Amino acid sequence: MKGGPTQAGSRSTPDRHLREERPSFLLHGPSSSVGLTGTLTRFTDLSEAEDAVRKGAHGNLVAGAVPFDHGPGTSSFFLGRRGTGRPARSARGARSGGHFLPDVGFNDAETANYIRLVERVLPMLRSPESALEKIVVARAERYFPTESVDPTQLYGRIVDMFPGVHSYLVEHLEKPGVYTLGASPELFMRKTGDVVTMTPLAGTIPRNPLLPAVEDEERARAELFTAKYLAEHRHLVDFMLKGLAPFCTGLDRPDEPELLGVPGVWHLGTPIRGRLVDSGVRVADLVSALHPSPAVCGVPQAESLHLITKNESTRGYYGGLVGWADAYGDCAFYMALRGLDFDSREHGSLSLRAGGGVVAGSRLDIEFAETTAKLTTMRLALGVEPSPGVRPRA
Ligand SMILES: C=C(O[C@H]1C=CC=C(C(=O)O)[C@@H]1O)C(=O)O
Repeated sequence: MKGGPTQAGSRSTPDRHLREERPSFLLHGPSSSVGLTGTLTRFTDLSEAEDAVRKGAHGNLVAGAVPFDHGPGTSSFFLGRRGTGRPARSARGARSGGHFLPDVGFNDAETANYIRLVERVLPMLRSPESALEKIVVARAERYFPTESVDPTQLYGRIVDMFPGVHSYLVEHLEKPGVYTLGASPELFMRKTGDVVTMTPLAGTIPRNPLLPAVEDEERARAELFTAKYLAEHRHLVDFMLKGLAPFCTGLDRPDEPELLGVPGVWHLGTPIRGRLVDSGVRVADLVSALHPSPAVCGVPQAESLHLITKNESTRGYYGGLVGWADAYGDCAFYMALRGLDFDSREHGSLSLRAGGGVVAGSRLDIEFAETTAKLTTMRLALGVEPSPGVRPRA
């Protein structure tokens, strides 16, 4: 489906009644809780959705997702009236813990591909002849449940299990019946009036649940505030500051990143605050300037994007953005990470995906363990344990 709005109510498929009861967008966390009510109008471009909400036509909020590799007509946005993103009572039956999926098939055919790509980029990152400085390589694993999955219930479970981050659910416009869900640790951008804030994250180590919390935090601090992780983080902060500069009169950030604990992992994060030259700047223009950032792509952007799109299976909304924009030009977008794609058309298959920034000082086995720790967020949400498959040697 390319361009142009359509009314959600005009869709006619055999399970139309059932699907219309399912929300198309939900976001819930400590600083945003957003859902949509009323008849929804759909847009496959953020800029068209933004124009419509600013004109006040049919609603006061657009919410949806921009994919990792965002060309024209590739986004999924819905215009409606602002509601809450808190899961409905009926979706809170499947509480945290235990097995959400009682029986599940597993496939990690992409692991070998991930290993090949990391092994291919490491010499490039270390060579003075190559311009490549950082690239985020990702891998997917798929689960095939034997019982039907209700995405709204799964969302309710994610919200319950990860209250400290922003849980999300977005229906894909180009593939009705497919949803992206997850628990995002990363604020891509919030705009309130003439102030823009963000906390880009890069540099990760898995938490060690066997250590007392204080000791684990000390260990994380000692490991992450070292040359390799600081370099990986600096690439991202430099990119964001450069991208924001033309839009801002002033930019503030601390000299050093902060240590942030999120489900399963520790990250380096830098809070950035900018004062906008023009508070009416289009959200779509900010997104075009800043996405895909080196949190999900790499440095240089074009070369990394090329390597990723040629060598990985299509990322879709993984590594994209989920969020909302309103009639006043305010917005909040989170990175679509620690998530999965649920495809109700393919007997309810679930594809989890996670990646990590690879730089000259990276090691394959450590990168692999980082992606495993990131995948664990959604494995826990599903209550699944993958069977051992291809693994890199240390
Ligand atoms: C690409 C992912 O995480 C990004 C966000 C935080 C830290 C990252 C890192 O240390 O590599 C990644 O840039 C992912 O979760 O799949």
